[in-house]
Amino acid sequence: MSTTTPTYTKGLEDVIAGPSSICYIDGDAGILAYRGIDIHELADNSNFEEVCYLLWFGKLPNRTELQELKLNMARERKLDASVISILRQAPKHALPMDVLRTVVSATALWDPEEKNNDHDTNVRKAIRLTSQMAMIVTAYDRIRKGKPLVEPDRTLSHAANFLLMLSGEVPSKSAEKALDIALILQADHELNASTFAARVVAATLSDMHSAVTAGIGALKGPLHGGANEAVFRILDEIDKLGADPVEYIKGMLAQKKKVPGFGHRVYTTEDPRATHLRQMSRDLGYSSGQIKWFENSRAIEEFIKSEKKLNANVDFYSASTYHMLGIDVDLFTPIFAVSRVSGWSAHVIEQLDDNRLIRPRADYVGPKHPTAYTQMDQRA
Ligand SMILES: CC(=O)SCCNC(=O)CCNC(=O)[C@H](O)C(C)(C)COP(=O)(O)OP(=O)(O)OC[C@H]1O[C@@H](n2cnc3c(N)ncnc32)[C@H](O)[C@@H]1OP(=O)(O)O
Ligand SMILES: O=C([O-])CC(=O)C(=O)O
Repeated sequence: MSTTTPTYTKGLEDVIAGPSSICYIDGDAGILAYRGIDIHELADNSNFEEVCYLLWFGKLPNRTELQELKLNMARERKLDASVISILRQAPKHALPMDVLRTVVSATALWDPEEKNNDHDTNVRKAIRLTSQMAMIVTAYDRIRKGKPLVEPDRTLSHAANFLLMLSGEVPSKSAEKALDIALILQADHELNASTFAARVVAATLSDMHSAVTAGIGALKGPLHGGANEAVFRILDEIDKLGADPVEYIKGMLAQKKKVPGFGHRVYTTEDPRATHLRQMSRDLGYSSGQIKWFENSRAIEEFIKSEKKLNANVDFYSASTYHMLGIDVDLFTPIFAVSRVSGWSAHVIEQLDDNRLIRPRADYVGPKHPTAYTQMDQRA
């Protein structure tokens, strides 16, 4: 046991919880890099499958390695009939994020390597889960809408196949590109709450599915990935009411409400992912004839920046971007998970490569010890 003086920071702010070589963030300079490669370079040049390789194997793949990973990911575009049957039994009003959490957990029961937890098996599980989570989200959306399931197309990219399985139509190149970039941007972010949750689970020598299930549960919350849905619900209400976006947000602040999509524990300057998503929202706004979503978002961003000195985070412009791609609002956070599973699984693998149980201490503030046990008939 450590003999150093215990310190406590609420929310573990700025606490270093362990080494990691996956993701670099300089929150004051607005820098994010996966395995040392700047997110702007990845967004401009890479694709989601290549980023998966980078996260899981620690380097950019050569042509053959990338081709092999793409083939392996495409081959894993399949769900056991029992998993489909669970999806069909879910209530049609269930939140897709809850269905995803439940079904990812269930998927472990039919995983051919369920009981193995070694490095190579976990890489295969990372590939399998990344492919399957895209299928679970799209299949549940079709089922709840009473539509037939769409067969995966194993020749398409991860992003294009996702959009195909959701809508039944092969997407345009621009829609595929937009989703692909969004998936790259959301893939990893160091020890964010969901990744930390996943690592805590992995560190008990539990399994990949349990860790990813924990990650999904943590991502769901509106202080984390759930914020992208909350952002769009506000944009939508402003639109339906015909309200002035700045006046609406002033009203929220007057009620001491936090505005979803703003603020960040690590970035004190612009979130570099928001730079790309802002541009994508603007571009999609013009190309789809729905520029109002971008314009209202921009007005809110400028107001919050001047009034509260807060920057938009990754969730703010992903809301309008996903809406203009024709995606339902309650799929926004599941899509974040479809991307983030790549990062969660990379962190699980890294954790297990040099594992130690994660078990912090609490700063005890309860009744002093010893406090006498009061018999029932003597209690107030
Ligand atoms: C993928 C992601 O997870 S990105 C984050 C997604 N979450 C959101 O967008 C939800 C809205 N944002 C927030 O709640 C926060 O900024 C968080 C959760 C992201 C970061 O939280 P923390 O680092 O704990 O910051 P904390 O909540 O203590 O905020 C610090 C101060 O800024 C204010 N603040 C922070 N974010 C916001 C916001 N979005 N709207 C209004 N005020 C805010 C707080 O009220 C607080 O003010 P105070 O010191 O006067 O009380
Ligand atoms: O890092 C965080 O705390 C939240 C975040 O932006 C992410 O998970 O992408």
